[in-house]
Amino acid sequence: MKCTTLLQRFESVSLRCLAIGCALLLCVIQFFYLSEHLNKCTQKSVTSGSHFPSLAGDRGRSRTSESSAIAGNLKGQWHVQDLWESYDCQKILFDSGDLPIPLPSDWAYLRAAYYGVMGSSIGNEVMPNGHLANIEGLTGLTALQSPGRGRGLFATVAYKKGDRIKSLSDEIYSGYFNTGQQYRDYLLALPRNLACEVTRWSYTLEELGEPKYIMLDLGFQSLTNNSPSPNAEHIPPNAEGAWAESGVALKDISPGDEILVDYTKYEAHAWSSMGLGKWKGQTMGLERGSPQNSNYSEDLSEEEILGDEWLMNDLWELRGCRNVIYESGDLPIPSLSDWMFLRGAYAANSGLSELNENFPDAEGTVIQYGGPYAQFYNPSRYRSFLLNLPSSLSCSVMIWAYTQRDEEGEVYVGLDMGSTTLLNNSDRANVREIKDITVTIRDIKEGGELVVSYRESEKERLWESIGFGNWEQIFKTK
Ligand SMILES: C[S@@+](CC[C@H](N)C(=O)[O-])C[C@H]1O[C@@H](n2cnc3c(N)ncnc32)[C@H](O)[C@@H]1O
Repeated sequence: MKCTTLLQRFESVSLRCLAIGCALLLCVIQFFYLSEHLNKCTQKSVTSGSHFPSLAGDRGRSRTSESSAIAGNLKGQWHVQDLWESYDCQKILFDSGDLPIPLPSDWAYLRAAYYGVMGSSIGNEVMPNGHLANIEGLTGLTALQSPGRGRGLFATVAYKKGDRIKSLSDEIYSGYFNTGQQYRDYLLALPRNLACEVTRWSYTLEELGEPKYIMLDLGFQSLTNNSPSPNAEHIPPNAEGAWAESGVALKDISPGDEILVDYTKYEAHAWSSMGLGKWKGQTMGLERGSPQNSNYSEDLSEEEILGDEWLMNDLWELRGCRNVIYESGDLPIPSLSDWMFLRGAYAANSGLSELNENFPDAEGTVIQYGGPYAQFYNPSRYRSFLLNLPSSLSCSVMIWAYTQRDEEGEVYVGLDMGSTTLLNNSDRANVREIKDITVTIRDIKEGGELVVSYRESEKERLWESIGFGNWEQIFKTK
């Protein structure tokens, strides 16, 4: 071969090698870049959503390795109580604060696991008259925390006595188990927290053409709470197709009311005869003083639950105020009738026929007559005032009220029962409140927000000294 040809070949081979080298390098860089991002994506899909595992995150595994390990202790014909103890369900369900509201995807997970365990055999897959309707979510209802009862279902529209509550009937996905063993298999197929939830969402029936079943609503309907004086009826299916009658309002129900049914109407207490031991399913913990249910709110009044010396935070928790004040979007601006309501309640509470209307002299421009203010020198009076207010108003009052000393140094709880109570706090206050009038201490432009210094109006945080606990600190950090 000629030298020139050799040189040409050499040049073209080196060029090709260089190109291949670059391509390889690019491949390696892209490989690392993509795998890094893929990793982030998979982490996201496992952890997003609620505390239940997402179906995508757990695909291919019937339960988490943690619950598999613990489930290893459950051998043979174990009882529901055995699972409850080895999974530490008491702690998961009752001792760890509010449980999250399950997402539609959580119910989908439960349904998928149900199909997985029960297969598609007729009778287990769909309800007799096809009520495994393909509808996600709820209509006319919503799921919220229900203080003292866990999560519950609440009406978002009004129902008249006798109306059908669509989401309690048509939109139900129900699973049922003919034998105790099927139920055991299902529980073992679930992650630990979900298995615990299912043990208290399930109930037994003696209907459906067969003597005994374990039922589980695989949807939001499982969140319906119990009451001996229910406002709705949730008749489970029977052989005659009682679905049509289920989900009926027994009383007029207003938006915001919790939907409550009487569990005892359908629970057949057949757990033991199905080989699952003594168990109560949904009716668990509904007795007074039961360890699962120290807050049982059925026949205990709020006064009984709280006792006499309750702290501000106790009522805040009991009435679900965190949700009312901080988690339900903008609160409405109170109207004059709301202030009049408060004033009426205060007058009734203090036995006053007339409220204080004395306006002290003040420097500055009087820009607002805040209207009467309340003073509670007696802590029990303030407690009974709050207890007698409607739930959401009491939550607002709790964050509006302040503690102060009068001229004689005596501590009282103060409450402005007019729009000045909406004044926000600032270190650069432009108004000051003197008794029930508000005066300017700086020029305020049109449209400017009036702000006051709370430090000045509440010089000392006195809640603790009058037996209400470290209240300021608590609600502000919530
Ligand atoms: C079918 S579940 C209802 C949904 C449940 N609240 C939740 O958060 O999962 C049944 C359980 O709810 C609770 N429950 C139902 N009604 C109640 C009530 N009136 N007072 C207190 N707890 C109640 C009990 O713990 C019961 O075992």
